[in-house]
Amino acid sequence: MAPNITDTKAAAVAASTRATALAKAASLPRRAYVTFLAGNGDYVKGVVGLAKGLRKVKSKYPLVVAILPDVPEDHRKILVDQGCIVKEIEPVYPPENQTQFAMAYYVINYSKLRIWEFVEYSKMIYLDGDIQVFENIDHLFEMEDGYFYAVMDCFCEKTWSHTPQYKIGYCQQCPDKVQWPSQLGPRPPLYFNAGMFVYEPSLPVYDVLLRTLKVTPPTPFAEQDFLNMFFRDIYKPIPPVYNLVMAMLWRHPENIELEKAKVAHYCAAGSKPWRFTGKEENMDREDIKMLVSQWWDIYNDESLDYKNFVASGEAEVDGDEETGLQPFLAALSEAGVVDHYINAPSAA
Ligand SMILES: O=c1ccn([C@@H]2O[C@H](COP(=O)(O)OP(=O)(O)O)[C@@H](O)[C@H]2O)c(=O)[nH]1
Ligand SMILES: OC[C@H]1O[C@H](O[C@@H]2[C@@H](O)[C@H](O)[C@@H](O)[C@H](O)[C@@H]2O)[C@H](O)[C@@H](O)[C@H]1O
Ligand SMILES: [Mn+2]
Repeated sequence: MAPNITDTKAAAVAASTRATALAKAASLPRRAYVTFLAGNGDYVKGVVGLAKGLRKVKSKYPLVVAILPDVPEDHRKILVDQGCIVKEIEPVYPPENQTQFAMAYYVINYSKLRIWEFVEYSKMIYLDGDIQVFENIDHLFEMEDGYFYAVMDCFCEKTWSHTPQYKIGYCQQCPDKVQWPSQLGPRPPLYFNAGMFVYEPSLPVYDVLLRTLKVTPPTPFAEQDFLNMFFRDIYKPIPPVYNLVMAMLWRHPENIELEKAKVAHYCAAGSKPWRFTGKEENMDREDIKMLVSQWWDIYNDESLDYKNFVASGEAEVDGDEETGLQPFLAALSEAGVVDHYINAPSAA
């Protein structure tokens, strides 16, 4: 029996709708948050907390987790079950037998550089696994392309004791407190904390990054020093509310409005919430204990678990971006299913 006009018309409309959706999806500025996970230790808790925090603030974009091969299968499953897009990367090592110049703990962080290879995304916001997002920061994706956005770091902690600025008590957070002596040459350029930054993945940049690394001796803060050198000319500081480096609370309280902080970075020694004892220096502070407690409130909130969040209908899909469905779509597209599914002629 010849299909009637109505069936043919409906099929044509459905096919063109799907084609439009696919074209729209393909043309959408692909954006995502990205973090980095190495080892089989407890940093996976940090990443789960981050995934739940981004959901709590109703971010429109998924969280990609760049994992090293040593991340165990059960941790990978935890991340997928939390709606993360898990991508395995190969480690990046600085030049052979020179790693003693970087603080051993940080050498693994050179592997973060692999995220420049994620060119299926046009723009990404990198967040350390020891970061929590307390207010929506999706608007940072709208910032002008072509720059590297990050928050300025502080040089006052003991971890900086190897540097001339620490030795003379200079910090970029209060540049007039101690004048930079001309005999030390030009004042150091603005220096960012590499626990959070807005960047654009790019294969050409990725290629130059890795080639440059091969001829760059490691330094104490490893990839953070390297990124500061590499992006020095396009680095644009953004306000500290986007990356509250914990030490700022006691080193430069005059530069901080804690109640306005949108992003907290638990980078001070002893401040990692999932292993917090409160015994290390400054960890008995009320503001630190409050921030740690806020991290645990999110981590323990079962309504923010991916399965419950989607089931509750919270993961709405709006005109421009799928929220919550992107990980599903991304997984399907990686499996080559979405294209088939959307392109397949309608059975109707
Ligand atoms: O054993 C480790 C050490 C580091 N990281 C990742 O590397 C980031 C940078 O390390 P960390 O945050 O400890 O450095 P800090 O900001 O405290 O200097 C972490 O946030 C994690 O995302 C990890 O996954 N496992
Ligand atoms: O590998 C170097 C790391 O350097 C940075 O951490 C430092 C920095 O914040 C110092 O200013 C603090 O004094 C220190 O405690 C803290 O570890 C980044 O947060 C981290 O992601 C990573 O790039
Ligand atoms: Mn960190």
